[in-house]
Amino acid sequence: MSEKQASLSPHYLVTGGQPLHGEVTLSGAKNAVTKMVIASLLTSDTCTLRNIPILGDLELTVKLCQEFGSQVELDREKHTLSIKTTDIKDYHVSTTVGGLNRICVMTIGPLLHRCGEAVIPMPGGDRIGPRPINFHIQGLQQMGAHIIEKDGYYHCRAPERLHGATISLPFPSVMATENLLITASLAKGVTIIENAANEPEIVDLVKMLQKMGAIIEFKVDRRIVIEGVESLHGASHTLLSDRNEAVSLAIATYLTRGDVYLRHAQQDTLLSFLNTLLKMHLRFEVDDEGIRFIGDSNVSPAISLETDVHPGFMTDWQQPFTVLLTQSEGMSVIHETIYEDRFGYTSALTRMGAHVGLYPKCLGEVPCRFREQQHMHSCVVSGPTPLVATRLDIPDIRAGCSYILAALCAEGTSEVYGIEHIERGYEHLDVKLRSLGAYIEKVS
Ligand SMILES: CC(=O)N[C@H]1[C@@H](OP(=O)(O)OP(=O)(O)OC[C@H]2O[C@@H](n3ccc(=O)[nH]c3=O)[C@H](O)[C@@H]2O)O[C@H](CO)[C@@H](O)[C@@H]1O
Ligand SMILES: C=C(OP(=O)(O)O)C(=O)O
Repeated sequence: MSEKQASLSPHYLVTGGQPLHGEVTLSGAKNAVTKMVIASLLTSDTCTLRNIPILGDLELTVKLCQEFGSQVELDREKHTLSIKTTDIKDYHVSTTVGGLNRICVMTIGPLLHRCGEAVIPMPGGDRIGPRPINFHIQGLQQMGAHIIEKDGYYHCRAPERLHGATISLPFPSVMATENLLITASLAKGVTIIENAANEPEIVDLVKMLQKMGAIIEFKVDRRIVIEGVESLHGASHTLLSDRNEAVSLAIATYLTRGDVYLRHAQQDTLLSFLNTLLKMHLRFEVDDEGIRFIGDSNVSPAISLETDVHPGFMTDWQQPFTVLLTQSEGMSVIHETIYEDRFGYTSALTRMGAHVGLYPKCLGEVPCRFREQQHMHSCVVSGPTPLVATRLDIPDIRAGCSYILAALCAEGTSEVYGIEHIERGYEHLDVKLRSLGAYIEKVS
């Protein structure tokens, strides 16, 4: 696409310098809602989800389920969704729906349980590293699934009911853990997932599965034990709030020296983020309903941080945090240990005036799979540096949000393109920021 054609596509105009003030209610978690919709495919009863975020990934997941034959009622005003899948009418996932994000990988288990077959395309999603799905495939194979890869599709079959297995994940992958949990809930016998992930969104999914009748226990040492049951039933569940949205809006508040209350921000899901704020002398106040972020501190000191699996500092917070570190005093170091290629967006920050250097060496202590490889997975940021507005082309969801944050504290008006990345994972981010006083306009 030429620059001229691109400039006709929807974009945001963001003018920096306006302090954010007021209150926003957080949406439900993007990273939980899609998996819960998929989990509902395990039963022919109705499942109801409340506090759902209205965003692109949810709309795609709904379409996906409708292709299978689900009846879905989505109330966008009330943020509720009811889904009933009496029968699976089609077990093929089209590339147009399934190839756009990674969610269709999660449908293999439910489809195999309900009709013995599944055909899904290679997953899409953010290009932040190769993101293979080998843990998913190997785990499902251990449970008795026959899976072959052909012409861009995975062809999956379960000649007999899937059975329990002891599955040891090479790394605590979030979606592989969720995929195996969902599948094991209806498998014959006991499944043990070793080295499982335990993110809050996973615990929320387990809460929903338990309401449906699944027997899932978290053990010490990252083990999850699932006793498969014969059938699951309908349930109703209210989603936890989105901690990525919380972090982005909190950082926007600090960057603009504002004062914002985030209703439904949950301290227990944000502990490592809040600890990092304390280390940077940034103020916040927690109460029973949410968290107030107060951007009245002097310039905060530089820090070093490493992304890690939960309960560590989340990789999805790295990008907004990098923008914050461009405004901190001194040299900050970030070691990204989850994705090998998640710093590409920093070149745009450099164009805006940030001082950012990328390095292949592990600049941290967390044992990292990328040691002695050539991945640019460590980053040094020197600040503070004033930022100036520019044209920005969003490469992926969290990078996109960090561009908006950078534009909010830059001098002048930035044009931000590629906003479909934002809209797939944030509910009305522009509207929420505007309600807090930001100058952000969507040009359609
Ligand atoms: C929709 C959703 O919930 N997305 C989140 C989820 O992504 P997602 O679940 O895709 O991320 P994973 O936890 O699976 O990935 C972690 C690491 O494991 C590797 N890996 C994963 C699976 C596999 O089969 N083989 C393999 O090698 C990945 O390439 C990556 O290096 O967790 C990530 C890590 O917290 C977050 O950044 C994403 O926002
Ligand atoms: C990488 C992300 O999303 P996905 O896993 O859906 O690509 C994200 O939410 O930051």
